[in-house]
Amino acid sequence: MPAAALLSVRDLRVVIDGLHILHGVDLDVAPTGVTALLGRNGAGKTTTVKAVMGLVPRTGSVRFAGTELVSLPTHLVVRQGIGYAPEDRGIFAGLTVAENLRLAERDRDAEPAYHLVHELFPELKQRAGQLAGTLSGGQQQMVAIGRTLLNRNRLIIADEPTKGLAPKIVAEVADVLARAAEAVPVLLVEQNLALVRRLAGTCAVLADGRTAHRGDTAELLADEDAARRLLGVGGRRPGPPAVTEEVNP
Ligand SMILES: Nc1ncnc2c1ncn2[C@@H]1O[C@H](COP(=O)(O)OP(=O)(O)OP(=O)(O)O)[C@@H](O)[C@H]1O
Repeated sequence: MPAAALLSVRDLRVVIDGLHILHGVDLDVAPTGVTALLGRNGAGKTTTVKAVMGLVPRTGSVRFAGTELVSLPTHLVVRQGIGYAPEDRGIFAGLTVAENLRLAERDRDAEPAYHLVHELFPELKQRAGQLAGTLSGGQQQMVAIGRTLLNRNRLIIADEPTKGLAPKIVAEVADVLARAAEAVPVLLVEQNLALVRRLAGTCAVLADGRTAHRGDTAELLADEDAARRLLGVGGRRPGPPAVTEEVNP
């Protein structure tokens, strides 16, 4: 039997300006490793993670480690121990790397885990004094993920961390996510299926604001019909990953 989910989302609904954007999302995030949230462009992935974080009005149930979050404001969701690396990375371009990290320090009663951040991302130590706006996309992503590791988070949510990055950098970010997931479970929104295949044991697939599929990632990606129907791509048998393989819009 699979271990109890760390985060359990049920019948999550979001209405913005009268528009029904989510109509019933169900999602379980495993207590270890990486869980992927998949779907074509516009399926509702970013809205789902924003709803979990309390950044958009939502109804339904969002249970995290036994606590119901659905009526909590964002700062209290964050205090439950959820670190969020948003799609736009949320970096302060005019501040240095060190200042960006310092701003993320949250816990008053625990030392920020700079040793972990610097062990995973030695570059952030070397570039501590560099303005974040002058970092490469991959380095900015390291700052975004590094910030989530600084506090004693129990879950990291990363929204399309490899978007817009060159294949070599995608591979680096994938390594970083794999290492981060050894310390803290990760909910990963991602379009790069090679990366998803490598990292995520389980997944949920959204379509038109609803959950269309939940289950084992390798099984889904090996099932050509299901992968085509849900993600718009041909499934592939296990083999060397094609780094550029992406979900079709
Ligand atoms: N604030 C908003 N106002 C109106 N429509 C919105 C708003 N936010 C999202 N939407 C719409 O809701 C749908 C889901 O958007 P969302 O960003 O969650 O999709 P996504 O799966 O993350 O897409 P992508 O892979 O392209 O990032 C889209 O059609 C989007 O245009």
